[in-house]
Amino acid sequence: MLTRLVSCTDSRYKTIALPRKGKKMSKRAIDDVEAEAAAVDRVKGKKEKKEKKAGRDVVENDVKVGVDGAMEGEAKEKKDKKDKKREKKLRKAKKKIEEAIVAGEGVMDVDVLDTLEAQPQLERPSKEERKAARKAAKEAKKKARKEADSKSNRRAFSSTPSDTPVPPVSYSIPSGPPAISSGYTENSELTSLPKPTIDGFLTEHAIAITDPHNSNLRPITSFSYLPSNSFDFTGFTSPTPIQAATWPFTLSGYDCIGVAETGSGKTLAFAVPAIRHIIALKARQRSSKGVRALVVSPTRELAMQIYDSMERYSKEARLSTVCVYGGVPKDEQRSKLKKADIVVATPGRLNDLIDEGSADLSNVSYLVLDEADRMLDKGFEEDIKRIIRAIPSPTRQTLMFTATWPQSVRELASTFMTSPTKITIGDRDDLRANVRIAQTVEVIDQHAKESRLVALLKQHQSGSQSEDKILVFCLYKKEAIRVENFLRSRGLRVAGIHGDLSQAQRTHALAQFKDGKCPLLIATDVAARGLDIPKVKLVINVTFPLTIEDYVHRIGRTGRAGATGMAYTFFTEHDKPHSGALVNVLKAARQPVPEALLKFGTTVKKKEHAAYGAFYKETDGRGANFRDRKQTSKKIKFDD
Ligand SMILES: Nc1ncnc2c1ncn2[C@@H]1O[C@H](COP(=O)(O)OP(=O)(O)OP(=O)(O)O)[C@@H](O)[C@H]1O
Repeated sequence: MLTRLVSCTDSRYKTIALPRKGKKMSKRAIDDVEAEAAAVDRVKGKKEKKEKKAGRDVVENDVKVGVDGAMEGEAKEKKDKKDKKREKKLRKAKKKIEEAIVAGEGVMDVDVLDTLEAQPQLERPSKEERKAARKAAKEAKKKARKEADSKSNRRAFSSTPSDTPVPPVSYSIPSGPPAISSGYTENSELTSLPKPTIDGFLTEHAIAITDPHNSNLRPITSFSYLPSNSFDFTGFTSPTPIQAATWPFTLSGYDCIGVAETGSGKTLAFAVPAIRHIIALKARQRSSKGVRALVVSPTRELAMQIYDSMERYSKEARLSTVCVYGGVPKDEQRSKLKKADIVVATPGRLNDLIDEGSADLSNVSYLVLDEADRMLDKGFEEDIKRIIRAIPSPTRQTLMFTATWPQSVRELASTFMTSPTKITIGDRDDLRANVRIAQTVEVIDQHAKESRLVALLKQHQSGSQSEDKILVFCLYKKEAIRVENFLRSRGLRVAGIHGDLSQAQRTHALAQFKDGKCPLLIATDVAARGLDIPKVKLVINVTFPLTIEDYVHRIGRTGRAGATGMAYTFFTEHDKPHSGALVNVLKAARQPVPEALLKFGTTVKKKEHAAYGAFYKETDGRGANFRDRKQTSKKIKFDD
């Protein structure tokens, strides 16, 4: 029996039986085969027409959108038209939501959701996905109402994991266009500034704004341009570039990716709009209870630090904030969660509390992933997906902030966001370290590390410098313990922070270092990201980290908020695979590149996301391209 391949509606091929060579086929059989083939072709024709119309023809898209996203001629014109149309629809939808909220409806109606689903053609979910999303939104709304009704009659969040199913909203379906704006209107003084002044600010700080909404929002270059400025910014003269550039977009309710150097004020960049977001919600909604904003951070210490900043500003606005992190008892966190407006959390503990029913994220409409690239890499990816599944709001505003934004996580990030505005300070598409940090790389023998470390400490922490803070990074916990004990045995005042210590010991060590009671801290990468420790003079990398991004974050513990800093890095034969990337980082920051380092080679291995591989296609946040998915090895996850 031979077969004839006939293209079928689902783009695969269907086989139709044909007789063997030489054997005659009855007229009826031939007619049947032809009829079936014609029917299949007809359906296929219709399908192709439909797909073309919907702009979902993958091949066509590949032609239209080149590898670098460039479009030409007619195709571009068409796309621009489509984009404009979409923008109009999105604006309309947004207005509708705001009207709904003002009217006290709180949760969007399904017909509004329909309008919201006017996604750009390339990202538009399939009919089934839209149906599922509508159903999920309906269910979530129903559930939220039920919960609200019964809340007063029962102990809050006391249910067990089995009776609190995760809301059925898929994280992979974009949650809809701009979320709830906190009513941002540009300050008239800012609007009246001459355009060259604004352009000058953008150029001076190398600010790049990729705005799919073409909203032409001006950076908030002065605190006085913030809408009804109720924050106390004592001690700061003006917003930092990342704050100035992101605020107009985040206050307008857009999803946003903010990439700026270490120590550049990213925390306040997301904290201020978070508070304004909740204030606006409370002003508009009758029922204003429940967690509205969630900030997720990779480490406990960073979560606590973000909490401190958030609390300072949220207190002024009479909002309640809770910090949820592992290594400490849950009771206090559980009870604070009941009345919290803002939650700052590490993923593991937050998921525990979601599972046991103590953390209810059903009202969250403002989500921040701080250190976003870390949160999206393999170690945390699943945790983040679980958290996002617990946030059913179709109007979720999602923000991602980081100093390093490797290609390998951009694809995944786009699946959690809707047409995000991307703002970078400095040319950060390539990895960049803070240029005010003097970096010295010493290629040395593994066995020479300890004596060289002692020599460096003597050089930088003796006499009048004896109280200067030095942060020493090791790669492994055991190594950190060994180095700490070794230095203590040499009579040095030293503290340690790593995952083998209790949370109380970790907190104590960090506090001692911050206060200057103990000027030398030996750490693993638990202290690499985000920690804002005043006046760290020097960072020493005894062992190179696992990734070049971690290197940039580690040295970023010095030279913060406009200050200068210093970093020494020991580089051995074992670290050879990082030489190319390190050379690039040194060159980009105009730092000396030792000959010995160049000898290890200058090629840079393309980084891969453990699930998405290296060959993904970067998108602008309109949807994922999973065609080149590839499995690779797991990355080590540091304890939080
Ligand atoms: N507008 C401002 N003017 C001056 N200093 C500021 C301003 N905003 C924030 N800071 C200070 O800058 C320091 C660094 O801020 P922050 O910790 O938010 O940096 P970051 O960009 O998040 O750093 P990292 O990338 O390491 O996480 C903090 O001490 C903070 O108080």
